[in-house]
Amino acid sequence: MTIHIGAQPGEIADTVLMPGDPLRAEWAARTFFQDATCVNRVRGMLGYTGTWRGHRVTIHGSGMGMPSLSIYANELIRDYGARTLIRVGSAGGYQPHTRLRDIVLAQGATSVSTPSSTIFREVNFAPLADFGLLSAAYRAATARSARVHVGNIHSSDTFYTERPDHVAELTRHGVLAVEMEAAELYILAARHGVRALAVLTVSDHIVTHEALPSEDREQSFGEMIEIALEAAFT
Ligand SMILES: O=P(O)(O)O[C@H]1O[C@H](CO)[C@@H](O)[C@H]1O
Ligand SMILES: O=c1cc[nH]c(=O)[nH]1
Repeated sequence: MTIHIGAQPGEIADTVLMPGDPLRAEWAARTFFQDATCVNRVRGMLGYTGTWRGHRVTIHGSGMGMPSLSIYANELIRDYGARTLIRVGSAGGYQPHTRLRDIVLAQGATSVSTPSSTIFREVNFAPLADFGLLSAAYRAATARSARVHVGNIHSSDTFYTERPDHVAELTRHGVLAVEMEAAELYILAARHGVRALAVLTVSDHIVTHEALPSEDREQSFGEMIEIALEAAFT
């Protein structure tokens, strides 16, 4: 057990899917895993371990924002030995072609800051996805004819931005969508020599203001979960 995760040693699988929403973790475990067992309830941050097509896998909430994800990812990697971490999250589309329910595979994650900014000082580290996971996820997405985009995303510290100029510049430079965790996940993966990827579903659009309701964000992004599972075990 750690401060934030109540799982016993051995109860977390090598591969961990990480949605921001703990209730998405519960729904996905019940929907896609065989023999799903709840392994964490501390602070309501649900984690489940089960099997998918015979592979042992955990899904564990990260909470919203990089500081929260950093706590869980650090403990999952350092204390429980997780080796593959795949964020399965919602994102706001930036580009005209990133439409609601499209899949975005985050090849890189741009940010203004991350919890690791203080250690990098003047260095602008480029947080990147694991190429093997990224290419496997792309194959899985195209095999099921998903509308999929691969590229740069924005990992933001704010959901309600007061800096529309950031959105404008990032959009102008081809950034696909905004979310709040991937950059720090990729940095932690690099630091600890493990694999990471963010598989996202567009839940709203920053320019058009179209948006899916919270129930859909919790319980309807199954395509993203299956792509993540197929990528992890290919
Ligand atoms: O749907 P999740 O995975 O929580 O991801 C996105 O949704 C939350 C904001 O609503 C942030 O965590 C953002 O990254
Ligand atoms: O961070 C996020 C996630 C989903 N949608 C947004 O607009 N922002």
